[in-house]
Amino acid sequence: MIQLSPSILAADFADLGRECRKVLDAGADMLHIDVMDGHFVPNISLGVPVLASLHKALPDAYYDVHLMISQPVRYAEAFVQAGASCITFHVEAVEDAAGAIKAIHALGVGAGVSIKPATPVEDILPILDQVEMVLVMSVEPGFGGQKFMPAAVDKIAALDAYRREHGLGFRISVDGGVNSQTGALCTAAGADILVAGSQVFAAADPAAAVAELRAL
Ligand SMILES: O=C(CO)[C@@H](O)[C@H](O)COP(=O)(O)O
Ligand SMILES: [Fe+2]
Repeated sequence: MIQLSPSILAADFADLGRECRKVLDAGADMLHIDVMDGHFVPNISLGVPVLASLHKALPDAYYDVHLMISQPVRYAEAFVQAGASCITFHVEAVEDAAGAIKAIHALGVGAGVSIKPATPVEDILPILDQVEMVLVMSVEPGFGGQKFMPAAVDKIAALDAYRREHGLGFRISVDGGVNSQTGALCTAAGADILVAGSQVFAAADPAAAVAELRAL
């Protein structure tokens, strides 16, 4: 079953709780929390206090935290304490990916690994038996509202083939420029989770956008 994880980066931060409740009521499966540090990516978004407030307002939601930061292991615990349900780090940000996964698991949450558009799937093959999720970036991380890069579809297909061949259970998520057209390409290639920011929160009718993407 395809799941939808709306990225709150495109939400109105002055009205965050209400906007998130609206997309969850409309059927969104989780909330995607984009954390940027102005170092790993050239932008700053939000941090621990925002997640903590959101978790307080919506304690039953599943929080899919995407860390686009240079020291993910250092900050993982604070995000888990604030309510993160799973933590995804970038393989490009760490020297010891297996160690990062272990550290995240020790906090009692699922671990995801993300790859930027220039990072080949081959770079993460040795750790795929240790993660719950792979997040394929279909835009350069750092900003919402960018155009989908079709090369992500081949990566999704390669990851799907690999997990079938090796009997692995990690889920494949795709993030960046996802709309009903690009999302359909991704689900056909094997994606299980669609992350969508502007397509959901900038839509005239976010509930309708959620329904359209989930129907894929
Ligand atoms: O991680 C990121 C960007 O770095 C994403 O989660 C974006 O926030 C998705 O936004 P859209 O491309 O769907 O507008
Ligand atoms: Fe993201």
